[in-house]
Amino acid sequence: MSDFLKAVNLKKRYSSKWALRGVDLNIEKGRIVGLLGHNGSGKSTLLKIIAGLLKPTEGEVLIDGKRPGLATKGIVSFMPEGSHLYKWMRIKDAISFYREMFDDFNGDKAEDYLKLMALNPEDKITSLSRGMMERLKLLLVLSRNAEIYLLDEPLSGIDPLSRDKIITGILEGYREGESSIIISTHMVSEIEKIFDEVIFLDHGEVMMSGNADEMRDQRGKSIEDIFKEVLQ
Ligand SMILES: Nc1ncnc2c1ncn2[C@@H]1O[C@H](COP(=O)(O)OP(=O)(O)OP(=O)(O)O)[C@@H](O)[C@H]1O
Repeated sequence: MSDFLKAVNLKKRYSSKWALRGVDLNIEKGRIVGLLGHNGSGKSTLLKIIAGLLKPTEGEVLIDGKRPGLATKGIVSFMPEGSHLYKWMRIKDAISFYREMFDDFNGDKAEDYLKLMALNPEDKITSLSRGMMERLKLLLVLSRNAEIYLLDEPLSGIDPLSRDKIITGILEGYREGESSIIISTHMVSEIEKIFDEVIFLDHGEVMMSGNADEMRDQRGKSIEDIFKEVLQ
């Protein structure tokens, strides 16, 4: 299968600081990829470049042969870290907002996610707990029929109940063979079972990458233990 997402010698500098120092990536369609690294390793920067929100300083990203930007807006669905929703909204307003914004937004999928994520459309955004907020963000992003989903730290600060709902939600939203998902996290043990591939990022460089099952077999360890070993 050919690479759907490709990054070649990707570098990003913020004033004098290099956040990415030459990242190469090859991701096929239909894979769930764990982008693993400690705080500040460059995960968000990499996802924002793929989403077309940041320009690389050097190198390039190609998604289905296209550079990130307007041409890929309908292919890429990005869930940023933190909140990006207006405070005046109720959950139903956020859903309408996404429906207006994205042609590929699937209202039926959003209805299913409301139930799965145990969210009430009448609830105000400002009344949501952190876990509920993350579940709403996931609902919005996964309700699009995109070809690549970028989830930045979806498990950060989430209690075990919400965590399970989020992992189930990711698996439900994943269209096998048709879409890819990249999930950045440093909470590896909770989610490693769903990864097909993993990429270990450290100080803006890929320290190791490959098929998750092969890595476990070769090293006789969980991805979490390999993470601890590789990214001391
Ligand atoms: N807008 C910015 N201006 C200056 N430096 C930045 C900016 N954004 C990120 N950085 C720096 O770039 C490096 C990579 O940051 P990035 O947010 O990509 O890492 P991360 O792995 O996503 O971290 P976290 O897990 O904490 O979200 C860090 O050293 C960070 O301080």
